[in-house]
Amino acid sequence: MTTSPAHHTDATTPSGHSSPAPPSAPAPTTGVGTATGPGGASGHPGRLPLADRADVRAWVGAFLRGEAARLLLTFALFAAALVAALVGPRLLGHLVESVKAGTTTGRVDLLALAFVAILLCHALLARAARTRATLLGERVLARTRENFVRRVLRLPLSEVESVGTGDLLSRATTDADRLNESIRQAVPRIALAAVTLVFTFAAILLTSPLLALGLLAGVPFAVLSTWWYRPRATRAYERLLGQEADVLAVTHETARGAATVEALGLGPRQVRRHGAAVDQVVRTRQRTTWLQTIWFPSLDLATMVPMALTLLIGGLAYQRGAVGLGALTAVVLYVQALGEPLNDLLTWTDELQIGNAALRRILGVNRLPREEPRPPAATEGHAIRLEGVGFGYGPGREVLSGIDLDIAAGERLVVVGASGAGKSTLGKLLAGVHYPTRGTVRIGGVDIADLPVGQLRREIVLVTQEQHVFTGTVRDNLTLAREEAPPDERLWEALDTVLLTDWARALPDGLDSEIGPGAAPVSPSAAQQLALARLLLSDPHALVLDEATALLDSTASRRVERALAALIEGRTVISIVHRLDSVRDADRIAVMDRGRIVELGSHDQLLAADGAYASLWHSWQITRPDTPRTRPTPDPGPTAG
Ligand SMILES: Nc1ncnc2c1ncn2[C@@H]1O[C@H](COP(=O)(O)OP(=O)(O)OP(=O)(O)O)[C@@H](O)[C@H]1O
Repeated sequence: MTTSPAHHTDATTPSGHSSPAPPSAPAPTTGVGTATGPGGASGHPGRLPLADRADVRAWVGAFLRGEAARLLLTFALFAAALVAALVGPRLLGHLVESVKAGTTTGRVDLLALAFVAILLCHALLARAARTRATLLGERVLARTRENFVRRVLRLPLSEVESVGTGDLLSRATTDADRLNESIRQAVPRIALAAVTLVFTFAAILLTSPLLALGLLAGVPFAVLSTWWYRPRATRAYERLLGQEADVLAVTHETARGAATVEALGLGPRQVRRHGAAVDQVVRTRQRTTWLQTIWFPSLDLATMVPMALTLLIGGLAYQRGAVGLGALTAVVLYVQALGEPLNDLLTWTDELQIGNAALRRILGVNRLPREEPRPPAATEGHAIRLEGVGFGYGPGREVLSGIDLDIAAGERLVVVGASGAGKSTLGKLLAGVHYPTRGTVRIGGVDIADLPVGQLRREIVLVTQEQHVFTGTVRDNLTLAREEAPPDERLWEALDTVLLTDWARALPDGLDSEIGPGAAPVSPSAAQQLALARLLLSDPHALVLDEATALLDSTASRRVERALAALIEGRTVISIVHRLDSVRDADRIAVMDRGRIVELGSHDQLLAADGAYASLWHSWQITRPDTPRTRPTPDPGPTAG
């Protein structure tokens, strides 16, 4: 995979400080959606990188620095709640001592009242502390999510294509949820449990240093088992999250490419792939459960043994008069109180490990190159020139080689060739989705790798058969590609050109009607037409049409083709086609075979040459449908479907 020289990696922190680069749009292919077809890039699933420990440490450091005041306040509230909780047993101890010594009922009442007041105090402080911790967690998480989305939007499209969307999706959804769980729940619970344990131990130490000794017996069990468990669990959890991403990737790919899956009968294959991905998850889950079956009992021993020892020592010491009944009562209550925080510590430390693995995945996108803003370049005209272009999706195998091609401004070029010949790849190189591994693609004399994204998008846009309706109003959907919103008349004009006026007028609020997922549904052809209207408004000089109507039924595709015919007026058009029924209208036809352009010329010239094109043409004459479609002229546009 290649990336532009203007790409580099950055770091994002939970405080929202990322490297100072203005957000730039992704690669210029969004005219009618991205170029990843069903089973395309995701058919070669890759994984995004993981952040390393240093990245996670930097993130945690930035979190601690950025939220120091809020953190301190939260911990102070937790500590105050704890002190209140620890005073309770001491008061009960006093009560027992006083009753034994024969105190007045007034004093017993007073102590009981103080006990209730302390309990109330504890409840209020604990509630305030938890609320603070939750708010803090939500703040950090919201910023981390925002940074993630901002960062992903600045990935070169070729990167997104090469990993597929499953891995990205799972990082943005399931991994973010896991991190959320960790920050909101695990961090405060662990902090609370750890502080409770320290305070309780200190209280036991203050009450009776002798009885505190017994508790130390648990330390070796806890340290040894955790030392064994941690690295194994970390690895297993990282594997688990990656495998869960694979499951999501297959699900996503199947849902996105549902039409292709159905058309080609790929259902059983997708079910098998999904099953295999789920099996991996199950196996890793079994592994993590097995690790827990060793760790948890060891930790139970680490808590039970010292508790039993303390009670034993306590009983003996009381018999010998080394501790009083009050101190023994308090210590028994303290030891009992150790159970819950210890349990919390175990469970939530494990949850924190999952959060850590999720964080490494979320921060991993920072390791990828990003689109850097480039200075505007002075182009001369809009001619396109490919010189010695070669390209491979991975090392070792070139899918395009030795391509030299000049496309004049305003020319209509049709690209034909067998499946896998490299037509779509050529289209992506022309539109700057990928950069050539060898040679150059120039527009107006400037290498497209040197053109800023905005400028490149005004020069050339790739139009594929996929389209996307963004959740929002019709106006939002039309003006996405524009920095300044054009006046309403321009929007209506564009809708008129793509034959969508009636559709838009039928919506309840015209241009302000909400459409897209969850709002008014948009048919595939209307979505395509809407995308074409967006393109009209962004007004690029050249269009690469890659089978733009292939997935639509014939009535819908005719409407889209008419809209396309209006769109291509006055622009340079490179059409990638399978059906040859309108190729003769093109200025020139390029025939591709195994990554090369083997013939180039007008329909008549190529027929006269009697080569690859002539035989394609003759076989098309035999196999084409009896009733060729009516189409507006001139329209060398996508004719498939
Ligand atoms: N994302 C990708 N990763 C790896 N290889 C790819 C990718 N996309 C395409 N290829 C390979 O590159 C070669 C050219 O594919 P391309 O899609 O450009 O051909 P095409 O002529 O457009 O085919 P079709 O008419 O079937 O769409 C094929 O061998 C294909 O398997």
